[in-house]
Amino acid sequence: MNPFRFQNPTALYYGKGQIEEYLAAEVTKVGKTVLLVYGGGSIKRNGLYDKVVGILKSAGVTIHELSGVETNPRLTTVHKGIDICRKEGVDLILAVGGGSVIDCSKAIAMGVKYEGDVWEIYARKGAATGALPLGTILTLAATGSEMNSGGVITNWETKEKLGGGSPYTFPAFSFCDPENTYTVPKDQTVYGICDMLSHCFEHYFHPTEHTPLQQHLIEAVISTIVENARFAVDNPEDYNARETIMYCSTMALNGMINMGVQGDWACHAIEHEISAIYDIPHGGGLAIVFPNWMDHVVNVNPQRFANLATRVFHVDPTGKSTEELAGIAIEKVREFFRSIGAPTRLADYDIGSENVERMAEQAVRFKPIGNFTLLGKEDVQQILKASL
Ligand SMILES: NC(=O)c1ccc[n+]([C@@H]2O[C@H](COP(=O)([O-])OP(=O)(O)OC[C@H]3O[C@@H](n4cnc5c(N)ncnc54)[C@H](O)[C@@H]3O)[C@@H](O)[C@H]2O)c1
Repeated sequence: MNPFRFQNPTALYYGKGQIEEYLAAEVTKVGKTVLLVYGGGSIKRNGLYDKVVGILKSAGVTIHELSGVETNPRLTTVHKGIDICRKEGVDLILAVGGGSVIDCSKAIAMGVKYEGDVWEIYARKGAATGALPLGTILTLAATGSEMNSGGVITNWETKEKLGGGSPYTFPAFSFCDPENTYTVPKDQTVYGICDMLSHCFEHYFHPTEHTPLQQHLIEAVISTIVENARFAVDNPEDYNARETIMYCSTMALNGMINMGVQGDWACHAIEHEISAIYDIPHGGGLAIVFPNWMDHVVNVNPQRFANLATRVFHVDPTGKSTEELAGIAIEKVREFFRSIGAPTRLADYDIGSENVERMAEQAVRFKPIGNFTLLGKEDVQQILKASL
């Protein structure tokens, strides 16, 4: 494995009753002026907004609000949040929502402390110089943003969707109560599952040797997602399924299962180009791209795919070559995405070939992408064409 240093400072509160018991103390430890960030209002409909505001007010906290954060959060909304924080002297940002709300809040937190435009950090033209403290209340299991330092912002003017982050943007605390995900609609539940599974795949496919524990840990998360996903999709109020899926999403991207390996991340780079133009759900795009990426790179290390077939999908290897098992693994992945109702083709979003070249060019504009194997523009084009 590669040498590594692991540090994750986020205090994680999981399960029922934690918000009621510990939120006020976590917030007031930092300060008394809060920017409450949320999305389109689902937290008002399901009662979470009233609960959180009630707790904060009882603790004497002054609340400012930034609502309407978009899915695929936009730079313009980040700018609004930065302005409020500076004007009102905000001590802490409290993000209540899914990955979009949390990512937007991370960008605001960095932007408040940055002298230039925060976009420079995402465009690799500047580095974060600090961040306001950030806490989260997660309402959708998907991104792992509640326990990592990354975030993805869309600049709608330039049609760029870029990931960025810094050691400053780990949430100080995150509350994950599975009951807060009961109202997540079926399609968003599916997209979230696709996203967390994709994070596992990104970690799983890497060129580093001698990483048996990492491989088994990642396989454990993949297996758990595959075994439990349909229960959360079919019955939104199945507490055990929601809890398991939520825990999988956190573990898939909090750095714990991939220490000492550098994952691939080409599919994420490709998907960002698709949603930068078409604004499709991130998880939906990943479900479409991943199996086609797998077809494209399988020969780099067929054994890795064969392991997926036997260890995760329990395929009997008797009489089958490594290459056959690898092919079966990819079909099993396709089958799984199909079984939970995920999209399978870009045509499902009415996306044709019109921007394939542009997306491929953009995906590799900084450098070739991937780490399992490197992809250039031509490779990305082939994967996108196979995804149409
Ligand atoms: N920071 C990271 O590590 C990371 C990783 C992967 C993806 N991302 C980014 O995160 C964003 C996607 O985040 P997401 O998948 O969590 O979805 P999201 O935050 O965009 O939410 C999707 C939809 O679900 C709704 N919703 C959320 N919680 C709800 C609830 N409890 N009840 C009803 N509706 C609810 C939202 O209002 C929204 O309409 C994308 O921009 C993606 O690129 C970030």
